[in-house]
Amino acid sequence: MGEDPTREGLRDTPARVARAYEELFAGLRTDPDEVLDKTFDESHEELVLVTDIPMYSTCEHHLLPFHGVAHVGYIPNAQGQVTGLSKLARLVDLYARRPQVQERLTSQVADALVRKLRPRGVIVVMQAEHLCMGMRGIKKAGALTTTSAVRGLMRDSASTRAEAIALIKAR
Ligand SMILES: Nc1nc2c(ncn2[C@@H]2O[C@H](COP(=O)(O)OP(=O)(O)OP(=O)(O)O)[C@@H](O)[C@H]2O)c(=O)[nH]1
Ligand SMILES: [Zn+2]
Repeated sequence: MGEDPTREGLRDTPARVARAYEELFAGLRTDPDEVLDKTFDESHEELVLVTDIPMYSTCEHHLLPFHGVAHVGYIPNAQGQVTGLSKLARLVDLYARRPQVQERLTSQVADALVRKLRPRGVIVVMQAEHLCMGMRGIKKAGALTTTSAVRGLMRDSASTRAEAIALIKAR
């Protein structure tokens, strides 16, 4: 950087950064399956969709933020096994608090839901701005990246997927 690391404003910065990283990467030390341990049977067998979950993550290449929103939906299994709505947001947070790429973050959320809820279908859509593309490098501030992960019925049935996407668009 060419800065003087002993000047007052920077002296405590290494410790501050260490504490900040502990928080930003806390998801590495949390078990995703525990988030979804509590489920209940509500006999609801149709779509549950939480949209616009604020999402802050860190790009593993540059350690710069990427941030935006996540939309997470699933179709419960025949027992109508559901989880608390907040758990979907907790799951996004947990995986976002790791060094990430957006594609992996999106799939990890979808796969955790498949593993724990055994749902008939899952859809996860994320839309984010990557600061490594905005404030440096190619400098395209405002460019948005959209990723999706679909599993089960959401992958196999075009009409089910179209319904979920229409609800995401209509929000
Ligand atoms: N696929 C994917 N790429 C990402 C993500 N976050 C950052 N990147 C990209 O990772 C790439 C790393 O490319 P490198 O060529 O190794 O690094 P760089 O020289 O700093 O690349 P530039 O950003 O093009 O200057 C860049 O193209 C970034 O835009 C992500 O979530 N998914
Ligand atoms: Zn990056």
